[in-house]
Amino acid sequence: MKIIKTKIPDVVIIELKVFGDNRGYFMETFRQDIFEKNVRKINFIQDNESKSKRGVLRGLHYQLPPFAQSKLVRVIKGSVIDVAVDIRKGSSTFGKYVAVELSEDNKKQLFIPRGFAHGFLVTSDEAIFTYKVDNYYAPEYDRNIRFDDPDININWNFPKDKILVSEKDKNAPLLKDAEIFEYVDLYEDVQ
Ligand SMILES: Cc1cn([C@H]2C[C@H](O)[C@@H](COP(=O)(O)OP(=O)(O)O[C@H]3O[C@@H](C)C(=O)[C@@H](O)[C@H]3O)O2)c(=O)[nH]c1=O
Repeated sequence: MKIIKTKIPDVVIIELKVFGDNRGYFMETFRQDIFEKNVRKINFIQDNESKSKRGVLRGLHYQLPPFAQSKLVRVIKGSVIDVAVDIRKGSSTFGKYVAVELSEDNKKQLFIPRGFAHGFLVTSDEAIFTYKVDNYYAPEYDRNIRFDDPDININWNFPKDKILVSEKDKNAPLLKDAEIFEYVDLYEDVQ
């Protein structure tokens, strides 16, 4: 497992070690000890999976405290552009984003801390996306921000008229109007 820092220090890429042989391959996809030593103390409690067609964009999503979620995401089929946006008011990287291609071939994982909005766009015919989170789904704390917010200005590198989003995401507020995070310790409860 190799941990690679991005231009937003709290967001990291994890490259997995793949053991290939004549049967196929084996890889460890999460090790709490390595994660805690190299990234942060964490207690993942829910695993999620979604399947989407080419052009589907899910995002930008986040949950407010006390249900803010860290996410450890990867793609098991196909490819996506995955984006994490810093929405911690007062952060030196507020409004900035990291975009990474995650695919079944590169097997990269992205760690998105609490305090970030997250979204991904499917660039293959179909993609299966899987992730761990460290707080349960709490619909009343679930929030979204427009994927095409000009203040964030994400380069999705995909024709806009081919992007498919849910009704909810289509009607999401802009970052400037959204309810966001104070820049406090969002991990106070993690011992
Ligand atoms: C996220 C989630 C959804 N659901 C339900 C609610 C709804 O009926 C259905 C689909 O929900 P959504 O439209 O919110 O699913 P989706 O758009 O895939 O939402 C996800 O998007 C990515 C980008 C994230 O970062 C995730 O945290 C999550 O917000 O699944 C759960 O039961 N548990 C969950 O944890």
